[in-house]
Amino acid sequence: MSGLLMPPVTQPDPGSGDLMIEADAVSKSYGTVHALDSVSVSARRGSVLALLGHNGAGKTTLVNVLTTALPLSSGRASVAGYDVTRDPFEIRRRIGLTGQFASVDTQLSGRDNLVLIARLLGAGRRAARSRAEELLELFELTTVADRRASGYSGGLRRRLDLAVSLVGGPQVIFLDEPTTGLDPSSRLKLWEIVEGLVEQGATVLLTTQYLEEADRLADSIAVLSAGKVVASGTADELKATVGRRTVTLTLDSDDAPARAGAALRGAGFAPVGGEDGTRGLVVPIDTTREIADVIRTLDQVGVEITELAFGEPTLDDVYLTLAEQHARIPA
Ligand SMILES: Nc1ncnc2c1ncn2[C@@H]1O[C@H](COP(=O)(O)OP(=O)(O)OP(=O)(O)O)[C@@H](O)[C@H]1O
Repeated sequence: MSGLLMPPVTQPDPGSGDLMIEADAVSKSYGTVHALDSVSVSARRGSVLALLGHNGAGKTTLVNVLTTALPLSSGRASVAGYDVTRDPFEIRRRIGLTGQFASVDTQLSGRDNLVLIARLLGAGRRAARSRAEELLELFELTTVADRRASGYSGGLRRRLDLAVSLVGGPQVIFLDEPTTGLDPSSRLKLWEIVEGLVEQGATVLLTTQYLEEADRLADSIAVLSAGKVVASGTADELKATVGRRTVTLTLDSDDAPARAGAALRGAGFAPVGGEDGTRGLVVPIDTTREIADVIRTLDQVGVEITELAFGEPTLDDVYLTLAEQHARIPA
């Protein structure tokens, strides 16, 4: 992926420091609909910020405000060190945007799409062709480069769309639900491309409905619901706020869960299960060190463990917990 962001059309603004995306108490209303309600998020250079939320949560509205397509109603936001209200043109020169509605002209070939955008950005004929070639190669689109984009699969079209958004060497890349509707292998390919971009120093804001995507790509996650940030942090921090770790045990006889349960309760644990005749028990724990305490406790009462599994909370658990608190987040 070397050279993907080169040659950059723009250099970072010297005053931008390390924060490439910053929204501070941003609100946006459409009449009586509060699409964004005092949203604050930020992303450092070379990091991925994921906005996670269901349909209508406000993700696209925030992307539109940050990419200067929509004016904010109140608050303050900056991208690459420039204020969205005062310096929209400086921001537009420094960003790439891949939306849910692809910006690809499907009547043109992949190559012509790239050349066209490079020419629109001011490149000469030769430079535009060479930039197109570079991107076609890097996105593995060379073999389909001369086919009309209307004949591309969903995965190819997304890749072309992303390639088009990178023609100008943007410092900040906005990806609005980049993998919605893609098959697993196309999704994986796109994730690898995004990781390559970040390695080269790009800052990425990604909106997604997929927890797995946020978990894999994001350095920090903001969960949006009804226009508000209802949780934020790293994937691990979010998981830690809700989920407890668990040890799931399978025991060697039908009466073992009852004996094991009593012993574990005596040792201060709160095991679940075992009452319905199954040989399984789930024991919530706070630290991995407690796994040893669980095993020791069972050993002392002579209960044999046939299987033991350690479980970390997932982002799904985060979502489920938030769903209980905020009815509009789907579980
Ligand atoms: N132009 C508009 N006029 C009025 N209401 C709007 C407009 N655009 C968005 N909204 C409303 O603002 C809220 C946030 O919408 P937004 O598109 O930002 O959500 P989203 O999280 O991106 O969802 P999706 O994944 O469906 O795009 C929704 O209630 C939506 O109906």
